[in-house]
Amino acid sequence: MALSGVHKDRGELRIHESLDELGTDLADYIAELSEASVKERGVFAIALSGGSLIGLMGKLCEAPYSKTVDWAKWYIFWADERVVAKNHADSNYKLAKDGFLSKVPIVPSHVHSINDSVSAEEAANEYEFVIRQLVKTRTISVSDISDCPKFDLILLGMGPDGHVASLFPSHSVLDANNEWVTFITDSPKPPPERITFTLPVINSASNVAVVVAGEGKAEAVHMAIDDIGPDCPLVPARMVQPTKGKLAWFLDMPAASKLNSYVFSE
Ligand SMILES: O=C(O)[C@H](O)[C@@H](O)[C@H](O)[C@H](O)COP(=O)(O)O
Repeated sequence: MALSGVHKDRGELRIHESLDELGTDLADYIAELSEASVKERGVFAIALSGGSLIGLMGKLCEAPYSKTVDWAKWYIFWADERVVAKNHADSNYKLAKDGFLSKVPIVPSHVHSINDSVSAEEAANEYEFVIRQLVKTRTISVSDISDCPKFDLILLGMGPDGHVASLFPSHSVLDANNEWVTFITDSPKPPPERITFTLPVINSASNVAVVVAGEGKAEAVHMAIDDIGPDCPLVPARMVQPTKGKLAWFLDMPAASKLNSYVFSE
């Protein structure tokens, strides 16, 4: 790893020389959290996002992880999903299925994708209902300080505008505090209709990892991590602040290139 350390208030930074190295570190990290969670709770509830994240998780499908991870204990969710048919090229479910889920022995009934045959609003409501049932049975843990679900791990990508999941800058979706899952119909990144975990759910997770690669995201990484002062706009990625859980950033060198150099100092 090129650099790693704990930022004073933005979590752990893991900066990598190459995407290959980032992929190995990410696979190690996920495998370790899976092992710890299965040991502690008997299950591992993980939420995925779309985009380049899924490709970067590819090493999990290879040895040693393919053999050592306790896949039967995994429960899969989506931190956000595009409201399109499951076989549509834009579907985050399809992306994860083709690139990851079909390559490891995850139990099909443990894969909780959205209902793709209803409106965005109904899909969000139904998805929240599914999550509520699984919180009742503690397949998904519950926050100690609110009634929010406490996912063992939420994996996020980040856009060049600093969005995470389908929480976009200056969008009213950032204020959705009463729901666990909400919807938007005007996403600036196509397709327009999406469902998304709200900030309270993301910030209730035991672990949140934001996985970001490429120079085009360097400015957003700077805005999300560095001390930028009160006058700068608050990008959604900066609002990812797990209340009790841990935050980790997986970056490549180009994505980290605009971070202040004192980022690791005490
Ligand atoms: O469905 C989506 O669009 C996402 O979940 C979104 O939040 C994504 O993770 C980022 O836009 C980063 O995507 P890239 O890594 O492909 O740039």
